[in-house]
Amino acid sequence: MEPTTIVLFGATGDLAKRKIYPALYNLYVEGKLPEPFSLIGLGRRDWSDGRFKDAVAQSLEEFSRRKAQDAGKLQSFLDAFRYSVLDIGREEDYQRLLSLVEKREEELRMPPNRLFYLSVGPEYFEPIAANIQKSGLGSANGWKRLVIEKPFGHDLRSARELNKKLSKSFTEEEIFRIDHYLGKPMVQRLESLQQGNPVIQALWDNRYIANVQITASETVGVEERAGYYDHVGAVRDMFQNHMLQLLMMTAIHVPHDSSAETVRFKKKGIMEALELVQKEDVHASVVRGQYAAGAIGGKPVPGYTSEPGVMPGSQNDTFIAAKLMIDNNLWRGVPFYIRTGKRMKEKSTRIVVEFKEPVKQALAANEDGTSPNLLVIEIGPNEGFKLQINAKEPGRDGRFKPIQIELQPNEADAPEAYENLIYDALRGDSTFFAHWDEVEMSWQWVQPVLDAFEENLVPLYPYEAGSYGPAAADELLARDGYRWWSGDNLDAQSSAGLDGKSAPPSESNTKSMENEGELYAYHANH
Ligand SMILES: NC(=O)C1=CN([C@@H]2O[C@H](COP(=O)(O)OP(=O)(O)OC[C@H]3O[C@@H](n4cnc5c(N)ncnc54)[C@H](OP(=O)(O)O)[C@@H]3O)[C@@H](O)[C@H]2O)C=CC1
Ligand SMILES: O=C1O[C@H](COP(=O)(O)O)[C@@H](O)[C@H](O)[C@H]1O
Repeated sequence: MEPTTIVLFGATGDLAKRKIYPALYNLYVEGKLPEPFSLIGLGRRDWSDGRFKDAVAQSLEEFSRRKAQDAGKLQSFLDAFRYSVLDIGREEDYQRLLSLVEKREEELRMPPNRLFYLSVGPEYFEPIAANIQKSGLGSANGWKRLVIEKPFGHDLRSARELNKKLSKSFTEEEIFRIDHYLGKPMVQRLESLQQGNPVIQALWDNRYIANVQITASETVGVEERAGYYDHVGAVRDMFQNHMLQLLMMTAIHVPHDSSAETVRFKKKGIMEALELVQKEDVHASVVRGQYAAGAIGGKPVPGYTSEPGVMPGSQNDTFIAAKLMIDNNLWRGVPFYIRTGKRMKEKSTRIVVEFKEPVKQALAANEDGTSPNLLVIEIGPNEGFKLQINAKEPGRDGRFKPIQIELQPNEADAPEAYENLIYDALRGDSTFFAHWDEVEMSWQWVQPVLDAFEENLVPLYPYEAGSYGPAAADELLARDGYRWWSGDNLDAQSSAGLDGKSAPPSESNTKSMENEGELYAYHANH
């Protein structure tokens, strides 16, 4: 990896403290930072280098998965940090910044490779990019990269405008748009799941797959972010970016020698084939909801409109479910169901691939008891792959029952999304970043939905906090003969490991499974 200077705008902010410094430290400990590397933190606060280093050390104490126990290591990590006061709109501050960057490059004898990380509000992306160019910071004899946080635009028009402005100072190859879902270890493993397993690759199309379900449910509400969230809703906050990226990553077929360009090309192909919905038809394939009062983990919680900072009578969506169709030879006829929401029953990001059930028709009534074969990809907070198949056990009158096999268990101490993403940006690998084509086409799909919401062409259903969302979202699947797979009907604990041993289910789980009458605990030595 080439020696690099990271110029961090927003160095005094929340994201830097919670995600960026812990990620950098973990990379440092693992020997995955450039040697040498230098970081210049920026903000309006009048901090000294010492005050800045203390804040970084404090953030590691609070947020790093790896506590800084080795004082020597921490000190040498912090040696790379400097701070400069900068007001984004003040041109002279960029000249001071340039002098500091050059001075450090000289001290460390490093080439002027500069990674500008914009951990600031989106209204600042464009002026910063322009000032980097104007000041000469971006025209040194090394490479330059721009890492930007979400949100990338508020709608299709504003996203296009922003991109046009950024492209005056940075080429597409130099822009790294962060979507932290693409940094999640399980999302990064989706490729290798296909590449390493011809069995899965062979099944990955409309001949064998009945539907795909992508869920990101959260138990938290709007928290302290009403000022932002009440203007964006679940559709902009999660659906336009993270959820559509998960759809693309699931639907692409990646060859063995996949490069960033191949992945980008394949993802673009999926978005081009995604059937667009007219504003007037949105109500037929999209469900929007807003949480009402309820209970999370047994504790009562208020409804969305009673949350601090939310506009009285707000019609903002805190839940969205949608059915999307990909019109190409591989996926024609396979619905992709997506849902995401706040204040739902479980915190879980999960992809469930439901396979077709030809076996069902061939079974005599006394043999049935089958459930569809499922491939469950747990993205977070648990991680792993599970396969649900049907098996017969002695003593069940010849009936089948579904069992779940854990293919890859939760990995302790897995890197966090930001570690993966910062590492890739430092190496110049853009595979797991959102490229402009994808971002633009995501907004193109979402725009009629935004318009339909704006004009109230889609009902806003209340759902009880602590539930799986409004009943209308269940009906969306029921119309096609399917149902959502969730924590309630997927038993996380009834998995048999590759060694054939099984984890005994907890009593409560066994009970809920018996009640469900569908999924049973698997006892390998039964
Ligand atoms: N926090 C999070 O968990 C997440 C944040 N993001 C995105 O990351 C970005 C940053 O968010 P977050 O850290 O939460 O925001 P904060 O409000 O906590 O921090 C904003 C940062 O911007 C700096 N800043 C603001 N105005 C100026 C200015 N005029 N000149 C110079 N610096 C300025 C502030 O420095 P100072 O006050 O010293 O001037 C501060 O360091 C946003 O785009 C957000 O959407 C994305 C995902 C998650
Ligand atoms: O980008 C965002 O993501 C989080 C959820 O992320 P996760 O990694 O915990 O699944 C969400 O809470 C937030 O509203 C959104 O801005």
